[in-house]
Amino acid sequence: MIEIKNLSKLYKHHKALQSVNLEISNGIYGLLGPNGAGKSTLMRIMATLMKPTAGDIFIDSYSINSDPEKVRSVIGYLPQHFHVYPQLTPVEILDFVGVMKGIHNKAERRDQIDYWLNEVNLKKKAKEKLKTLSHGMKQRVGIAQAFMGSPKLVILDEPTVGLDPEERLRFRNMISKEGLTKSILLSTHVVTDIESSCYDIAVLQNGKLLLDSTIEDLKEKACNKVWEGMVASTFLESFSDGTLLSTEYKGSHMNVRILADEKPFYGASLVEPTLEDGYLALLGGTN
Ligand SMILES: Nc1ncnc2c1ncn2[C@@H]1O[C@H](COP(=O)(O)OP(=O)(O)OP(=O)(O)O)[C@@H](O)[C@H]1O
Repeated sequence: MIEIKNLSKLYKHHKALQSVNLEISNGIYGLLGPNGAGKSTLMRIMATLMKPTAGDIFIDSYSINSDPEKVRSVIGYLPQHFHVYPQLTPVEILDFVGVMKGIHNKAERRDQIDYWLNEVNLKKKAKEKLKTLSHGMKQRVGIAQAFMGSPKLVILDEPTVGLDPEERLRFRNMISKEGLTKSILLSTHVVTDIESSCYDIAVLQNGKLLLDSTIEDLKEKACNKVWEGMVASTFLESFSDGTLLSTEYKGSHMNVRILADEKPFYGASLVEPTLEDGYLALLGGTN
């Protein structure tokens, strides 16, 4: 169980986090929010890389303020930008992380390295220098290292950035399995990543917790607000009352989906909202 209590962070005069309270239990917890909402700040504080201005976080009952070393022993962390020594290979990086996580038995470290390289589909690149790997492959090394040492909480800051569709799917399946035995906090801009793997979600905006609920509740925010129908392709020239969610051109006409409180055009019908619709509705349109 992770408890975030009255957490605030001030960067000079900017309030990056404002009295955030949140409880996270086992499973996958999604963290959503627009650019600059405070997601990475919250994750860096959880990973004990930065002190909060006020408040505390308890991870497995250890305080990030008074017991940072104990906290570090029970967490894994993928930062938003995973930069490591380009001369090292994935095996060397995971071995180093394994030692840091207290896996002193060499055979046990090797088993875990094999397991996680297989999980992120990097066995073929195990002994190649990082500088020769693609961005997506490096990101997968970052994901693997976050799971080394059986952490109780894994903090993943934008883990799917740079992953191709196949690897994104593999990642989702992998964390669905891992979420059965540990807590995983995952921040992303890709709302569909959250939809397929998380049940509980939090939304941050301007450093404040806007929502702490479930996927279904977030979808509900756009209930009776998503409209769809065919319009002339000139429709957008005069469109202003609502948020355009998607367009699909069909000759001189197009099919549009619009987020609006009122019916936006004659012939529009209400449709089932997606999670992304709910998220946009919560943020007040396109934010
Ligand atoms: N070191 C810093 N010094 C000053 N301000 C900072 C610093 N780091 C972040 N900020 C500011 O704090 C706010 C929150 O930043 P943070 O990186 O936590 O947001 P985020 O939700 O992770 O955004 P993104 O989705 O763009 O990565 C932003 O307004 C940012 O400009």
